[in-house]
Amino acid sequence: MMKQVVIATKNRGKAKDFEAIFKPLHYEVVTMLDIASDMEIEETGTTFEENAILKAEALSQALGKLVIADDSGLAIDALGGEPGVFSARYAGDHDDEANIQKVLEKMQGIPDEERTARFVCAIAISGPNIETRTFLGACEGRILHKKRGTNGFGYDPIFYVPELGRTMAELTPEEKGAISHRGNAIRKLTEELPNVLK
Ligand SMILES: O=c1nc[nH]c2c1ncn2[C@H]1C[C@H](O)[C@@H](COP(=O)(O)OP(=O)(O)OP(=O)(O)O)O1
Ligand SMILES: [Mg+2]
Repeated sequence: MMKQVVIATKNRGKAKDFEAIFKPLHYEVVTMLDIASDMEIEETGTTFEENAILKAEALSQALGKLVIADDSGLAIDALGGEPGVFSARYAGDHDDEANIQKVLEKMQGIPDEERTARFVCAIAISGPNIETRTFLGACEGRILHKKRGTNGFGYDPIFYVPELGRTMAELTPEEKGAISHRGNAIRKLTEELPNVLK
């Protein structure tokens, strides 16, 4: 049987990102969409770390298993760090298209050199016999004036990665995982895993 990793998420786009990162490590990704779709975990924290811990601990306690959670979002310098922890709810409830349009509207007239932003990801790991730990990853980029690309999810079509000359939505899942906030946070977690699990 393939080893499984349980992720406390209901976001299909995130699940695909995790699959691109964990498949080469020979792990099958299982999410709340598969095993706990009725469970609602309120994200009441004020930081990505707090919300990641809330999600990891809630699902871990419900299942009695080791669980990883991801709380993430987009921080735009010209908007004082918005949408930040409110990224999923910026223009309402989990509507990627509406969220993108709200960002583009708020950034009308802001010149290219002031459109700097970063994706941030907090990964939390929690389990019956371990102390909960968090790992942060970030990815620097710029907000475009309109969408480019159809891969990925969320704000990917308006997030331009200067080093690659493409938006996140123009990358394959594997290319995204190699440079993304999520990939960077997971790499920190996997480096520390022997210490986390001891
Ligand atoms: O790689 C990414 N590419 C594009 N957009 C992204 C990314 N990573 C986070 N984001 C945006 C999408 C969502 O609007 C918010 C995450 O909110 P967040 O609460 O962590 O996730 P969620 O509610 O969609 O799923 P869940 O809480 O079940 O894991 O930031
Ligand atoms: Mg959420």
